[in-house]
Amino acid sequence: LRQSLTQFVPAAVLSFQWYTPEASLQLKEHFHAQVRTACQQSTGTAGLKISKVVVVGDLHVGKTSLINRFCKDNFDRDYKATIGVDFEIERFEIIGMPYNLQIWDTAGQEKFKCIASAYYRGAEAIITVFDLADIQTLDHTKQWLEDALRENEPDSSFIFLVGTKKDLVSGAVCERTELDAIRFAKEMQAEYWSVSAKTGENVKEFFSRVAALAFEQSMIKELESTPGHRAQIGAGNLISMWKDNARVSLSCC
Ligand SMILES: Nc1nc2c(ncn2[C@@H]2O[C@H](COP(=O)(O)OP(=O)(O)OP(=O)(O)O)[C@@H](O)[C@H]2O)c(=O)[nH]1
Ligand SMILES: [Mg+2]
Repeated sequence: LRQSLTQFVPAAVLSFQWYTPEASLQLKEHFHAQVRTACQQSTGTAGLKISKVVVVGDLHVGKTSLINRFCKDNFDRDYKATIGVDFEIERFEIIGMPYNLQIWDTAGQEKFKCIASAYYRGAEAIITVFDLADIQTLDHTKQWLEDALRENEPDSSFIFLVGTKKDLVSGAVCERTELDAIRFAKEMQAEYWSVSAKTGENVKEFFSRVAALAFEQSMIKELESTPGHRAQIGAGNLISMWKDNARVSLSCC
């Protein structure tokens, strides 16, 4: 296993951004008021939050490339199959709070499936990936999701369906495939995105969305488990906090 602590993502996450309203499970634009207030009122540096994300899908669909584009901002044309699993940690700042995503990259090859599936547990987000230029890989996403869900508590993970290699398909083909993909996403209760690891299109935006949703959910869970915190709720101010560059943490929660 390789772990890399990469550079701070410059684009701090201030709000939610979806790919298309038709394919989004939630359309809210800002963090829950309780979360904003909790972030604003926290002080200190302890208690960094980390969420686990697992990426699954057929071999060769571009899982590793997607992660490498995001975490290392590079792209390799040559295919090197992932052996078992691998992971990266990416750091975010979300409404002023430091936040990490631990992104697990799994192998699509059948022979590694039992190794990879041992890492599905405790995923706050499950990303099921298919290749926009190979429609068969979309058909297999339901099975990948089912396998990942089996290892997790019901309703404990955000689910994403991601079409990769957008640069390889023409606009018309992409649109047609996306109609199918959005239908699949609805059935899977997933949010749909399309990306290109080669050009970088939508890659940062997608992972920022994953981070924002996972961050808010983990904050809400934490607030719910500490009822005393509710007494402190007041008016939050998301933007001014960011402008002041206030560094806060979750230590109070
Ligand atoms: N043109 C183009 N090629 C891509 C893109 N993403 C991945 N590829 C290529 O597709 C091939 C497979 O990519 P990987 O990222 O290794 O696929 P994977 O899903 O990790 O495969 P396994 O590890 O075997 O499960 C490589 O040759 C990549 O260069 C993309 O967005 N555009
Ligand atoms: Mg791989």
